[in-house]
Amino acid sequence: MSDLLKTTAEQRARKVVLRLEKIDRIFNQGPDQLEILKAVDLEIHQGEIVALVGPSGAGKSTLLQIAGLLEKPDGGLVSIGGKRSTDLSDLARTEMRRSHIGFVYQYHHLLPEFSALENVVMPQMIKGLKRAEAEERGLELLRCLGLEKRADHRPARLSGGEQQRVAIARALANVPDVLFADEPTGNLDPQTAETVFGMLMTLVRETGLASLIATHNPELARQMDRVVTLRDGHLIELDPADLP
Ligand SMILES: Nc1ncnc2c1ncn2[C@@H]1O[C@H](COP(=O)(O)OP(=O)(O)OP(=O)(O)O)[C@@H](O)[C@H]1O
Repeated sequence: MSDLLKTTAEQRARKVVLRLEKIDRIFNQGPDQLEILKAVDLEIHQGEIVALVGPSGAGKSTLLQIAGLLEKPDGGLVSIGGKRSTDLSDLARTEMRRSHIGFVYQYHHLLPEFSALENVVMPQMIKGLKRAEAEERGLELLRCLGLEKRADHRPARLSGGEQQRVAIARALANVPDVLFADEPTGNLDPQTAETVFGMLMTLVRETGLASLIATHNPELARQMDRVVTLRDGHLIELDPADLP
């Protein structure tokens, strides 16, 4: 079998982790109705990292919030691991978000009164894991992100890049199936952004996560497996060679 056919067969064999079907989102802005997402379809397979690019206001954050079950669409379906989240009660959606989804934002949103390690272990303890087990995994994640010596530091004593690395560790603490990131390095200087992004990519690849990562940076988008963009509310697949 040719390499191309083999690759296609392998991709088919990998399961679809995230499926968006005909997602619509409309905002009311004064007398106007803003159709931000129009029948958006997207599938992301296990181990696939997809870049979401597009101009400011195109709807990237809106799409991430809907895919990450933080907001409900006006129409369409979100499925994660084959489960239709739109059929779930609010409680079940929260549970699904906690157990299957990791989210990294542009700002770290760490709790200031807790150490780096405590911030990372908290989601696991909420899920019912014993402290010792949660800390073992938390420390391992911090080690992978080069933060083993910062585990006891509070966020205020960490640099911007370190704070964002803690936020990445926190997002991965519950062993999610899918990771969403909204401009995860957008708040960092270019060099720090490159380092932090490199670490994020390594961890995501090693753990075989499906990921959807919004970025304005074409250099970062090119490092992902596929690139999609939003134009007039429609999701379009882009050839990475067409990125500026
Ligand atoms: N809750 C809301 N109510 C009304 N309009 C909204 C709401 N949330 C977002 N919008 C509008 O929807 C559009 C898309 O916003 P969104 O934040 O998804 O874009 P974006 O592509 O992520 O932009 P950026 O790259 O600047 O973060 C914008 O015009 C925004 O003003």
